[in-house]
Amino acid sequence: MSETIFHTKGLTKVYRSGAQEVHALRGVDFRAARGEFIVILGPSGSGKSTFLNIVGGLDTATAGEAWFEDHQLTTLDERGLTQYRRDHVGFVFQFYNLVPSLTARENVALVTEIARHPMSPDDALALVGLTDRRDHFPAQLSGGEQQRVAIARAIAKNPEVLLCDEPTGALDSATGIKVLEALAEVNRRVGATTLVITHNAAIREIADRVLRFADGRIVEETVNATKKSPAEVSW
Ligand SMILES: Nc1ncnc2c1ncn2[C@@H]1O[C@H](COP(=O)(O)OP(=O)(O)OP(=O)(O)O)[C@@H](O)[C@H]1O
Repeated sequence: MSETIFHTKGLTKVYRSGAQEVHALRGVDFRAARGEFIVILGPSGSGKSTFLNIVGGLDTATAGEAWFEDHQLTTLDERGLTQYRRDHVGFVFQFYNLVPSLTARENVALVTEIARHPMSPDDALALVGLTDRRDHFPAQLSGGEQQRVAIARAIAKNPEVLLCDEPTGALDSATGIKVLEALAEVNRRVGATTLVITHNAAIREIADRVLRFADGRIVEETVNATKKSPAEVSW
Protein backbone atom coordinates (compact mmCIF):
# COMPACT_ATOMS: atom_id res chain seq x y z
CA MET A 1 0.00 0.00 0.00
CA SER A 2 1.26 3.53 -0.78
CA GLU A 3 2.61 5.75 1.94
CA THR A 4 0.07 7.83 3.85
CA ILE A 5 0.86 11.54 4.03
CA PHE A 6 -2.34 12.77 5.74
CA HIS A 7 -4.91 11.15 7.90
CA THR A 8 -7.73 12.38 10.05
CA LYS A 9 -9.82 10.57 12.65
CA GLY A 10 -13.16 11.83 13.85
CA LEU A 11 -12.24 15.35 12.77
CA THR A 12 -14.85 17.72 14.20
CA LYS A 13 -15.29 21.46 13.97
CA VAL A 14 -17.94 23.47 15.76
CA TYR A 15 -18.05 27.21 15.19
CA ARG A 16 -19.61 29.13 18.06
CA SER A 17 -20.85 32.66 17.83
CA GLY A 18 -22.79 33.70 20.91
CA ALA A 19 -25.37 31.04 21.69
CA GLN A 20 -25.27 29.71 18.13
CA GLU A 21 -23.33 26.59 17.14
CA VAL A 22 -22.53 25.55 13.60
CA HIS A 23 -21.34 21.97 13.17
CA ALA A 24 -19.06 22.38 10.17
CA LEU A 25 -17.37 18.96 10.45
CA ARG A 26 -19.04 16.00 12.13
CA GLY A 27 -16.32 13.38 12.41
CA VAL A 28 -14.30 13.11 9.21
CA ASP A 29 -12.10 10.04 8.69
CA PHE A 30 -9.72 10.57 5.81
CA ARG A 31 -6.48 9.23 4.42
CA ALA A 32 -4.36 10.51 1.53
CA ALA A 33 -1.45 8.70 -0.08
CA ARG A 34 1.66 10.65 -0.99
CA GLY A 35 1.34 12.08 -4.50
CA GLU A 36 -2.42 11.53 -4.80
CA PHE A 37 -4.60 14.02 -6.71
CA ILE A 38 -7.90 14.29 -4.84
CA VAL A 39 -10.96 16.30 -5.90
CA ILE A 40 -13.43 17.36 -3.20
CA LEU A 41 -17.05 18.02 -4.16
CA GLY A 42 -20.14 18.84 -2.13
CA PRO A 43 -22.81 21.48 -1.65
CA SER A 44 -22.14 24.92 -0.25
CA GLY A 45 -21.73 24.80 3.52
CA SER A 46 -20.91 21.07 3.62
CA GLY A 47 -17.54 21.64 5.33
CA LYS A 48 -15.07 21.40 2.42
CA SER A 49 -13.15 24.61 3.14
CA THR A 50 -13.17 23.98 6.88
CA PHE A 51 -11.62 20.56 6.24
CA LEU A 52 -8.98 21.94 3.87
CA ASN A 53 -8.14 24.76 6.26
CA ILE A 54 -7.60 22.38 9.17
CA VAL A 55 -5.37 19.97 7.25
CA GLY A 56 -3.51 23.02 5.90
CA GLY A 57 -2.92 24.41 9.39
CA LEU A 58 -4.99 27.56 8.78
CA ASP A 59 -7.69 26.60 11.28
CA THR A 60 -7.91 24.34 14.33
CA ALA A 61 -10.26 21.45 15.10
CA THR A 62 -12.73 21.22 17.97
CA ALA A 63 -12.19 17.46 18.39
CA GLY A 64 -10.62 14.52 16.61
CA GLU A 65 -7.20 14.15 15.06
CA ALA A 66 -5.48 15.49 11.95
CA TRP A 67 -2.05 14.11 11.10
CA PHE A 68 0.50 15.20 8.52
CA GLU A 69 3.15 12.46 8.37
CA ASP A 70 4.00 12.07 12.06
CA HIS A 71 2.89 15.57 13.10
CA GLN A 72 -0.36 15.75 15.04
CA LEU A 73 -1.65 19.08 13.69
CA THR A 74 -4.39 19.33 16.28
CA THR A 75 -1.83 19.67 19.08
CA LEU A 76 0.27 22.41 17.45
CA ASP A 77 0.10 25.97 18.73
CA GLU A 78 -0.06 29.00 16.43
CA ARG A 79 3.69 29.05 16.01
CA GLY A 80 3.82 25.33 15.21
CA LEU A 81 1.05 25.73 12.64
CA THR A 82 2.85 28.64 10.97
CA GLN A 83 6.02 26.56 10.73
CA TYR A 84 4.04 23.61 9.33
CA ARG A 85 2.44 25.78 6.66
CA ARG A 86 5.72 27.43 5.77
CA ASP A 87 7.65 24.18 5.44
CA HIS A 88 5.12 21.84 3.88
CA VAL A 89 2.02 23.45 2.37
CA GLY A 90 1.25 25.47 -0.76
CA PHE A 91 -2.17 27.14 -1.00
CA VAL A 92 -4.14 28.23 -4.06
CA PHE A 93 -7.39 30.13 -3.53
CA GLN A 94 -10.13 31.37 -5.86
CA PHE A 95 -8.70 34.89 -5.81
CA TYR A 96 -5.04 35.08 -6.62
CA ASN A 97 -3.80 37.60 -4.04
CA LEU A 98 -0.81 38.68 -6.11
CA VAL A 99 1.07 41.84 -5.18
CA PRO A 100 0.08 44.31 -7.95
CA SER A 101 3.34 46.28 -7.89
CA LEU A 102 5.50 43.19 -8.42
CA THR A 103 6.08 41.23 -11.63
CA ALA A 104 5.13 37.56 -11.93
CA ARG A 105 8.70 36.54 -11.15
CA GLU A 106 8.92 38.90 -8.16
CA ASN A 107 5.63 37.60 -6.77
CA VAL A 108 7.04 34.06 -6.86
CA ALA A 109 10.40 35.22 -5.45
CA LEU A 110 8.65 36.56 -2.33
CA VAL A 111 8.14 32.94 -1.32
CA THR A 112 11.38 31.41 -2.55
CA GLU A 113 13.41 33.91 -0.53
CA ILE A 114 12.10 32.49 2.74
CA ALA A 115 11.72 28.81 1.81
CA ARG A 116 14.06 26.03 2.91
CA HIS A 117 14.35 24.06 -0.36
CA PRO A 118 12.90 26.29 -3.07
CA MET A 119 13.05 25.87 -6.81
CA SER A 120 13.96 29.01 -8.75
CA PRO A 121 11.09 31.41 -9.62
CA ASP A 122 11.91 30.81 -13.29
CA ASP A 123 11.56 27.03 -12.92
CA ALA A 124 8.24 27.45 -11.07
CA LEU A 125 6.90 29.77 -13.78
CA ALA A 126 8.09 27.36 -16.49
CA LEU A 127 6.13 24.53 -14.83
CA VAL A 128 2.91 26.49 -15.23
CA GLY A 129 3.77 27.57 -18.78
CA LEU A 130 4.44 31.25 -18.06
CA THR A 131 8.10 31.72 -18.96
CA ASP A 132 7.29 34.37 -21.55
CA ARG A 133 5.12 36.34 -19.08
CA ARG A 134 7.49 36.40 -16.15
CA ASP A 135 8.25 40.13 -16.35
CA HIS A 136 4.59 41.14 -16.58
CA PHE A 137 2.67 42.74 -13.73
CA PRO A 138 -0.60 41.13 -12.55
CA ALA A 139 -2.70 43.82 -14.31
CA GLN A 140 -1.05 42.81 -17.60
CA LEU A 141 -2.09 39.17 -17.19
CA SER A 142 -5.41 37.40 -17.78
CA GLY A 143 -7.29 35.84 -14.85
CA GLY A 144 -6.03 32.38 -15.79
CA GLU A 145 -2.45 33.61 -16.10
CA GLN A 146 -2.70 35.30 -12.71
CA GLN A 147 -3.95 32.06 -11.21
CA ARG A 148 -1.03 30.20 -12.79
CA VAL A 149 1.35 32.73 -11.18
CA ALA A 150 -0.40 31.97 -7.88
CA ILE A 151 0.17 28.24 -8.50
CA ALA A 152 3.84 28.90 -9.33
CA ARG A 153 4.12 30.86 -6.08
CA ALA A 154 2.50 28.00 -4.14
CA ILE A 155 4.76 25.29 -5.58
CA ALA A 156 8.04 27.23 -5.73
CA LYS A 157 8.92 26.23 -2.19
CA ASN A 158 8.61 22.57 -3.23
CA PRO A 159 5.77 21.79 -0.82
CA GLU A 160 4.75 18.19 -0.16
CA VAL A 161 1.13 19.31 -0.30
CA LEU A 162 -0.82 21.63 -2.55
CA LEU A 163 -4.24 22.67 -1.23
CA CYS A 164 -6.56 24.42 -3.67
CA ASP A 165 -9.91 25.96 -2.74
CA GLU A 166 -11.97 26.70 -5.88
CA PRO A 167 -8.90 27.41 -8.04
CA THR A 168 -11.01 27.72 -11.20
CA GLY A 169 -14.03 29.34 -9.55
CA ALA A 170 -13.47 32.74 -11.12
CA LEU A 171 -12.48 31.47 -14.57
CA ASP A 172 -14.22 30.52 -17.81
CA SER A 173 -13.85 26.90 -18.89
CA ALA A 174 -11.02 27.30 -21.43
CA THR A 175 -8.97 29.29 -18.90
CA GLY A 176 -9.94 26.93 -16.07
CA ILE A 177 -8.64 23.98 -18.08
CA LYS A 178 -5.25 25.68 -18.46
CA VAL A 179 -5.13 26.18 -14.69
CA LEU A 180 -6.03 22.52 -14.11
CA GLU A 181 -3.32 21.48 -16.58
CA ALA A 182 -0.83 23.46 -14.49
CA LEU A 183 -2.02 21.70 -11.32
CA ALA A 184 -1.87 18.25 -12.96
CA GLU A 185 1.62 18.99 -14.28
CA VAL A 186 2.83 20.07 -10.84
CA ASN A 187 1.31 16.99 -9.26
CA ARG A 188 3.04 14.77 -11.82
CA ARG A 189 6.41 16.50 -11.93
CA VAL A 190 6.88 17.67 -8.33
CA GLY A 191 4.84 14.85 -6.77
CA ALA A 192 2.94 17.23 -4.47
CA THR A 193 -0.11 15.58 -2.93
CA THR A 194 -2.93 17.74 -4.30
CA LEU A 195 -6.39 18.40 -2.87
CA VAL A 196 -8.74 20.49 -5.02
CA ILE A 197 -12.12 21.77 -3.82
CA THR A 198 -14.51 22.56 -6.65
CA HIS A 199 -18.19 23.08 -7.38
CA ASN A 200 -17.56 21.82 -10.88
CA ALA A 201 -18.36 18.10 -10.99
CA ALA A 202 -16.71 17.72 -14.43
CA ILE A 203 -13.33 18.18 -12.76
CA ARG A 204 -13.78 14.87 -10.92
CA GLU A 205 -12.49 13.05 -13.98
CA ILE A 206 -8.93 14.35 -13.61
CA ALA A 207 -8.56 13.01 -10.04
CA ASP A 208 -7.15 9.78 -8.68
CA ARG A 209 -9.93 9.87 -6.09
CA VAL A 210 -13.07 11.94 -5.54
CA LEU A 211 -14.59 12.73 -2.15
CA ARG A 212 -18.08 14.10 -1.70
CA PHE A 213 -18.89 16.08 1.41
CA ALA A 214 -22.42 16.59 2.76
CA ASP A 215 -23.41 18.06 6.08
CA GLY A 216 -19.93 17.93 7.61
CA ARG A 217 -19.12 14.37 6.55
CA ILE A 218 -17.52 12.48 3.67
CA VAL A 219 -20.53 10.65 2.27
CA GLU A 220 -19.07 9.18 -0.91
CA GLU A 221 -15.66 8.20 -2.18
CA THR A 222 -14.85 7.20 -5.75
CA VAL A 223 -11.56 5.89 -7.07
CA ASN A 224 -10.99 6.61 -10.74
CA ALA A 225 -9.55 3.57 -12.48
CA THR A 226 -8.23 5.87 -15.18
CA LYS A 227 -8.03 9.63 -14.97
CA LYS A 228 -8.50 12.07 -17.80
CA SER A 229 -6.15 14.88 -18.69
CA PRO A 230 -7.68 18.34 -18.11
CA ALA A 231 -7.77 18.91 -21.89
CA GLU A 232 -10.26 16.02 -22.21
CA VAL A 233 -12.66 17.57 -19.69
CA SER A 234 -15.32 20.07 -20.68
CA TRP A 235 -17.99 22.04 -18.86
N1 LIG B 1 -15.61 31.35 10.75
C1 LIG B 1 -16.82 30.78 10.79
N2 LIG B 1 -17.69 31.09 11.76
C2 LIG B 1 -18.91 30.51 11.85
N3 LIG B 1 -19.36 29.58 10.95
C3 LIG B 1 -18.53 29.25 9.96
C4 LIG B 1 -17.23 29.81 9.82
N4 LIG B 1 -16.64 29.27 8.72
C5 LIG B 1 -17.53 28.40 8.20
N5 LIG B 1 -18.67 28.38 8.94
C6 LIG B 1 -19.85 27.54 8.70
O1 LIG B 1 -19.43 26.19 8.67
C7 LIG B 1 -20.13 25.47 7.67
C8 LIG B 1 -19.14 24.84 6.70
O2 LIG B 1 -18.52 25.90 5.97
P1 LIG B 1 -17.43 25.64 4.83
O3 LIG B 1 -16.94 26.96 4.39
O4 LIG B 1 -16.44 24.66 5.33
O5 LIG B 1 -18.32 24.95 3.70
P2 LIG B 1 -17.97 24.69 2.16
O6 LIG B 1 -18.44 23.31 1.86
O7 LIG B 1 -16.53 24.99 1.91
O8 LIG B 1 -18.89 25.76 1.45
P3 LIG B 1 -18.67 26.58 0.07
O9 LIG B 1 -18.72 25.55 -1.01
O10 LIG B 1 -19.83 27.51 0.03
O11 LIG B 1 -17.34 27.26 0.17
C9 LIG B 1 -21.09 26.46 7.03
O12 LIG B 1 -22.37 26.32 7.63
C10 LIG B 1 -20.49 27.80 7.37
O13 LIG B 1 -21.48 28.81 7.44
